[in-house]
Amino acid sequence: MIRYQKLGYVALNVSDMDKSCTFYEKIVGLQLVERVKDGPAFFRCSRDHHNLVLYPSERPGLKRVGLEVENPEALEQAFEHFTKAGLNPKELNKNEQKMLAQGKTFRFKDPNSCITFEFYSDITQMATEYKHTVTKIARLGHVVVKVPEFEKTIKFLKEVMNFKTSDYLSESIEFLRVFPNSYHHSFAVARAAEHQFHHVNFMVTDIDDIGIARNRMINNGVTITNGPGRHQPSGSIFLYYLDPDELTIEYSFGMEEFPEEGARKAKMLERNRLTLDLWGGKPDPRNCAFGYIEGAESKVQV
Ligand SMILES: CC(C)c1ccc(C(=O)O)c(O)c1O
Ligand SMILES: [Fe+2]
Repeated sequence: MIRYQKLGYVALNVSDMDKSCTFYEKIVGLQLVERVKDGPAFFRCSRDHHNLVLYPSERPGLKRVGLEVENPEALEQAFEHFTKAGLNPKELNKNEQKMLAQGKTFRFKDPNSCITFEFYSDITQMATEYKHTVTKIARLGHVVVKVPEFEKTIKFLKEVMNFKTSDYLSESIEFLRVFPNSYHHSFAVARAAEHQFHHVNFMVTDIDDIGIARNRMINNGVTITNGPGRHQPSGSIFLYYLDPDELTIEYSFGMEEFPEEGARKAKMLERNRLTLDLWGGKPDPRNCAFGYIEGAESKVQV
């Protein structure tokens, strides 16, 4: 089965590249690596060439999800596996592979979540360490989507993609890790009437990063939509806020980790507001409420 290194990057569509590039650099605290004229902008929070990529688009939301597998052999095996599963994975052309700087890369679209998943094993390692500025981002944490076909999506992610469930709220939210990566979840799925982006998360180094971020958001007129609070599932302390397109970004501090072997079984958690926030906060209605999934257009979201 496929062995993942980690959730590698998230690509977002944004409506105003200048505004969003400034926001993700100066407010979120990512490091700009490169901005292609009339094309994408690459940001990092690690030694990787990119962990977030912004693309210009009139439909803001999730463009695709990049998954790093353990090594080139795992990449070959994954390609064969997805071909056999009838997903028709396509290797990128040389120009796009060069621009992405992550070596051999292929993609396919998951017919359930409508997400384009991309696979690679050799992303360029930058000469210098990620330079943190306003926030000590530790890593790209997770991405969450809403789907109408919840059970089918979870079955696909587990049986075809080899994600493992860490915890779930019956028939409504499932938290999945990209096995054997140890973090409680790199991906989560919520049931909804339509396909929609939910949020992207960056894990931070200190509790102070959460408190300082709260004040930075207030001082810069950025809308905080939830938090600070504490999630019961992963145990993390969180803060959610909106980017210029009202896409939701989360910072979180702390997360349970799972061993590759002998991991505890997944817990079915109570469907209760306190499960999502042990501190009892009330999210703003705009929290995790907006964002198209590219490729879901034909199904919903007109
Ligand atoms: C409310 C959302 C889906 C949520 C719930 C729990 C966690 C966690 O335990 O870390 C999250 O990160 C979430 O985004
Ligand atoms: Fe989250």
